[in-house]
Amino acid sequence: MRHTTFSRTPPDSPTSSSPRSPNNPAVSTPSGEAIFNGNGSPSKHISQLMELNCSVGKGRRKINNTNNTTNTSSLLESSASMPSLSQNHHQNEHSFRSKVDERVSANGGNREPFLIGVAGGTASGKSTVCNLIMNSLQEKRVVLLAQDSFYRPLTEEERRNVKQYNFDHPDAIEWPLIVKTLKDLLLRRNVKVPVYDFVTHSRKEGVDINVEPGDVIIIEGILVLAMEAVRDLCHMKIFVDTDDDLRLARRMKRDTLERGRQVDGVILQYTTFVKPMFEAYVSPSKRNADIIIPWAGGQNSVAIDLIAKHIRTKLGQTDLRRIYPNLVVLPPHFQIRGMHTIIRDRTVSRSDFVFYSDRIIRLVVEHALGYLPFKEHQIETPTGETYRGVSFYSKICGVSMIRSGEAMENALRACCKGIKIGKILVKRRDKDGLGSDLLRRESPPVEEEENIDNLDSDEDELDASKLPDVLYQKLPYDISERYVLLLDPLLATGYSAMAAINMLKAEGVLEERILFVSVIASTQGVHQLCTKFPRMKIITSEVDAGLSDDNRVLPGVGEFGDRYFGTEKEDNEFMVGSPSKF
Ligand SMILES: Nc1ncnc2c1ncn2[C@@H]1O[C@H](COP(=O)(O)OP(=O)(O)O)[C@@H](O)[C@H]1O
Ligand SMILES: Nc1ccn([C@@H]2O[C@H](COP(=O)(O)O)[C@@H](O)[C@H]2O)c(=O)n1
Repeated sequence: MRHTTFSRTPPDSPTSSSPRSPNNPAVSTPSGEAIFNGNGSPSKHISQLMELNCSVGKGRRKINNTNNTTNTSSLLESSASMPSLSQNHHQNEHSFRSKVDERVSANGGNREPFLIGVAGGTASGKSTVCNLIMNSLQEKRVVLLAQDSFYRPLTEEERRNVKQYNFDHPDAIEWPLIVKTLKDLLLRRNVKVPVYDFVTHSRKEGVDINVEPGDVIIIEGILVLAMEAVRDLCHMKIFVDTDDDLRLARRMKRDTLERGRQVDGVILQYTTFVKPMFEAYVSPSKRNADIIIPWAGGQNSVAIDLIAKHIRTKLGQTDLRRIYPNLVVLPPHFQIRGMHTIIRDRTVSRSDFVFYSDRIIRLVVEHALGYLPFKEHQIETPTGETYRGVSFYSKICGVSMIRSGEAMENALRACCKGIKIGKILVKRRDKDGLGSDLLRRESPPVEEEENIDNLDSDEDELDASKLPDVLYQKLPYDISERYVLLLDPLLATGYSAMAAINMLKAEGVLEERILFVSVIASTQGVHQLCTKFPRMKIITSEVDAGLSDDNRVLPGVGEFGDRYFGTEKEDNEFMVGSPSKF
């Protein structure tokens, strides 16, 4: 596809009134044909935009590196030859983020759009990847921008010597305009995007495209991860990685078939500019990516699926946190996602399960400790100087929910030397009131995370007598004076946790002094606890969409305690292989 700026609106969203606003729910193929995602008529706007952006002139091929040498140092940061953007960049970035926060709260919590930067060499498959991501996010409004739309118009002289023009050098692009456009979209403002004419090497006058903001914004282009100013705005950075020979072959095919270019010209441009610039700028920017997608053979649908899920989770979790200020979810980095991928895998060995669970637990426990009150505490350093620091303000203790909560005790001990840890055993009941390994209780159906606004707490008002019984407790004698980290790796229905919290409160612990710490929390459990105990905090590493009929967290991790302590049954459906090996 030749670069196109367009957006896709979910079927129920209002469409733009602008004749140029491409808001039809259409997507485009890599070859630039508009295709349609099942709900009817072809998108005229998309086709129109394709036409505007796809026309590439014939004469512009051979160019050498006599131009494009100014100003780059102020724009780039990627290798030794690329100093950082500017002294003020980080300050500007900070004040921009504050503006976004203000804007988000002024919008009644309407979250900041999710910005993805997609880089990779020429013809690596960036546009193809972007289209696949757009396709996977059918229900979201997605805006796709291309770096190519922001090519700087050539001067008369540059136009006369166009064969010597280096289109792969950063100076060929008007980066300040890209940054402004992205910032405006992040602030949910409409933007105008230039239409680049590949024939005249200039912008088409008076035909800028009006683009409305979206839930997800994608910017793709060879240099987007090489540019610090763009990169720093991105919530997710993707590098499409394709073998050089394959890229040359794809570019050759594309440029000769779609851009009317000659084979010799393509090769000359490639060897003179494209390849050296790739090595200088594009390839080094790979190290800035959160995710690298190998794009040589086939369409790597696993990667696309992972990315789409991650975006959905990110947007969904933001929603939950917006509703419940007492919910804290660890920042959804790929590192956390990667560790969850391991522990949630039913085939993982027990040693890996324990290793990666321990790492996640350590992270959530550390994070939870950050929510304890601190008081000012000055000390003297070995240099004789004063360090104005802090120390814990109040006594703390842990309480683990027997038995899986015990898997979290080591991490707490590792963080807080000598910490007292109490225990609570809650008897789980099945839905008929009979004893069972699992708490089973009818619960309202759980919607997708995006629809959690629909959950109505009154509908599910819980009768305290239905809570499971606390069978055993052993708590520090002075627990009422302490902050309590209540440890349970899985929050499912929330009823066991509620029984434990009620018990702690009955022992005199103030609700605002309880921090419920888990590895995974279900939306349902979050809803229950956050509603019933609004002054308590929940700290978790991921929120899962729901519960099965028998109240297992979905997609979940199975029976955490059994997997951690190696006590799963032979035929346990959540574990295959031979755990006894470990
Ligand atoms: N996985 C793939 N297998 C084969 N051809 C592909 C694949 N991905 C992309 N292409 C083709 O390679 C060319 C370049 O892809 P495109 O997505 O436009 O790359 P970019 O946006 O990085 O320049 C297009 O002709 C496209 O059809
Ligand atoms: N007038 C132009 C502008 C750009 N190019 C080439 O496009 C490449 C970037 O686009 P991809 O889709 O391939 O990433 C870049 O390598 C430029 O050489 C051009 O040929 N003419």
